[in-house]
Amino acid sequence: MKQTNNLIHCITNPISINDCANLILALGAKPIMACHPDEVESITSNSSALALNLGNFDDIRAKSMMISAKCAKENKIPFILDLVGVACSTLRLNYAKELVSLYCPTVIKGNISECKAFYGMTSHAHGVDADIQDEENIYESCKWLKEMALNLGCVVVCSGKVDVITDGKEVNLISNGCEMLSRITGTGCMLNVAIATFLASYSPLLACVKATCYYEVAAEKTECSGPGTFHMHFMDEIYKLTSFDESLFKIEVLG
Ligand SMILES: Nc1ncnc2c1ncn2[C@@H]1O[C@H](COP(=O)(O)OP(=O)(O)OP(=O)(O)O)[C@@H](O)[C@H]1O
Ligand SMILES: Cc1ncsc1CCO
Repeated sequence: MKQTNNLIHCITNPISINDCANLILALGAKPIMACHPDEVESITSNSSALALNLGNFDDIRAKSMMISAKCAKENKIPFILDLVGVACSTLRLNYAKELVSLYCPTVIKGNISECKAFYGMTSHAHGVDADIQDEENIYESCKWLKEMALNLGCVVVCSGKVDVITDGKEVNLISNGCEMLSRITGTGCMLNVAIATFLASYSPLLACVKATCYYEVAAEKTECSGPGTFHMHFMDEIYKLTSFDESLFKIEVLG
């Protein structure tokens, strides 16, 4: 990723919005976190990519995300939807299904509980994190995630200890990252905007794989003594990411 000045429009939750904006800046692009329904259409239409996120769902963002998704679709602007909370909220699940059926995003992303809930499978999460009961053999997940991507006609990113990324033809299993990523909130939201930033420069599957690998290698390189210092030093590693050797990427590709 080089300094691009690409504008990345994010409609995302207030819990991690500041981290998301800083992450985009550290990647060399420009964030805009606008969410008023009366301005998002013009902002999306002038952006290079759009990141949508259902976390801390509210009426304003529900309206804006629908407007921006329509605008992105009509203008062929790549966009990603993070399914935050669809496993614990019927409201969000129905909203996500409606948005996807009207304007299928370039990429749909969630943790294992969110992906299962979205695909109509039993899911046990009571909050925004994945529930341990929803974990399964990763190769089992690959089968239905691949089918989900093929049926929807988009790329699916299922995050976790091993991330599954598929366009319905090829499946990439990414085993980079570290446990500390699950000890601070919003690391999934930050990955969402990292992918959006890469979508502005690469084709969808490649953008997802590259963004995820670079993001997780940055996490591996982060020196810390706990979640507080991890949070701070992680952003510094993201800033250095152009110097990372791609031989550090741990990718298994399945047909
Ligand atoms: N145990 C782990 N080991 C390695 N990487 C992990 C682990 N748990 C999560 N990650 C990484 O953390 C990032 C966020 O994934 P996660 O599945 O926790 O997202 P999420 O549930 O949407 O997060 P949030 O809701 O907090 O934003 C991904 O890059 C993922 O690969
Ligand atoms: C904790 C939390 N609650 C709603 S969104 C969010 C950030 C992680 O998705």
